[in-house]
Amino acid sequence: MMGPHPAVADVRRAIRESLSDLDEGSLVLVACSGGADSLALAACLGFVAPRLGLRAGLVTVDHDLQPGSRSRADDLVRLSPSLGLDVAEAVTVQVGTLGGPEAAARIARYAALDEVSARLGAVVLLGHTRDDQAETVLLRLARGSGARSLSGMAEVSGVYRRPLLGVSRTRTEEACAALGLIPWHDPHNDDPRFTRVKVRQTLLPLLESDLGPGIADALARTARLCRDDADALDDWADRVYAEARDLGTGLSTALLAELPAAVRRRVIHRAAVAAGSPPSALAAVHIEEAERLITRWTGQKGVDLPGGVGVVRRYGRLMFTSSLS
Ligand SMILES: Nc1ncnc2c1ncn2[C@@H]1O[C@H](COP(=O)(O)OP(=O)(O)OP(=O)(O)O)[C@@H](O)[C@H]1O
Repeated sequence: MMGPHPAVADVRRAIRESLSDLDEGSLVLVACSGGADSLALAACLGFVAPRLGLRAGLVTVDHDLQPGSRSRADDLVRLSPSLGLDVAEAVTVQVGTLGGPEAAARIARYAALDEVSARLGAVVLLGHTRDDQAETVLLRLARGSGARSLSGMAEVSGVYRRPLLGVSRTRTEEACAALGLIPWHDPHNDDPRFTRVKVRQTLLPLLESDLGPGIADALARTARLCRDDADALDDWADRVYAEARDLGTGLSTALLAELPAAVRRRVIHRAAVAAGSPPSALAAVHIEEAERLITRWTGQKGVDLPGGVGVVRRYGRLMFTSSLS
């Protein structure tokens, strides 16, 4: 008997590896846009899940922004039984305007996926590929990021899993073709006004031809290595912070001065968040400014951080104050 097409075999293997820790009978849903990545994921999950004793389905979110989006969602729901999926939901969401249309659509989409996952007690699979990971790493590199940020998208994050981070986008297109599935082509993916599209269409091909093939693979590997480094440094900082906190208010400047810079900045970050700085607003420049109270101390006055948090150095301690409490 002929085996599956190699691209189909790759996607199935990636799913098996990603789900091997789940209990029998668990429900796994693919967040499916109809694009090649998540369609290949859905079809291959339908094959793999029963063999792992898992239940499988898909959920598709209609952002109601383009004509025909609801019927595309309905088509996916109709298709799902033939893919071996027992559960299928199409959710239409209201997209706000906060942060621009793309960001607003993403916020609405994840809110809908969170809700379905919580209601059905399901793990949710996302179709991000190795190429998405490579693009993410390049974009973050260009912004001047640390190891955590360069570690890109996580394979597991709460109820979400990304089984395809080691599989190329081309591979998912080949898998769809081999299975006779016609993916939906998102016009946004070709719109050169988006920086990510420029990275995809211009920068990565240029790097690929000038630096040699395998750049996407190399960037995805960088992400994995950075993740391990960031995890180790975070663990270290957690331990230092837990001990330093027990000593009373503020952090000892002598202790902070002795720490390696990577750990010191993480400890300051933890203290700032504990004092009320929102992590999303707290940038590397803020932490570096606070760090200068240790490394470049000339008796300067305090530093203001987002969320109304102030940092001052007093009597051998770095004190974090909140103007809100
Ligand atoms: N309309 C949708 N319905 C369900 N899932 C979706 C939808 N759009 C995207 N997804 C899921 O999200 C994954 C990533 O999609 P895409 O690359 O288009 O997202 P993005 O706009 O870059 O945002 P992010 O990567 O932060 O999710 C897809 O592979 C799919 O699993």
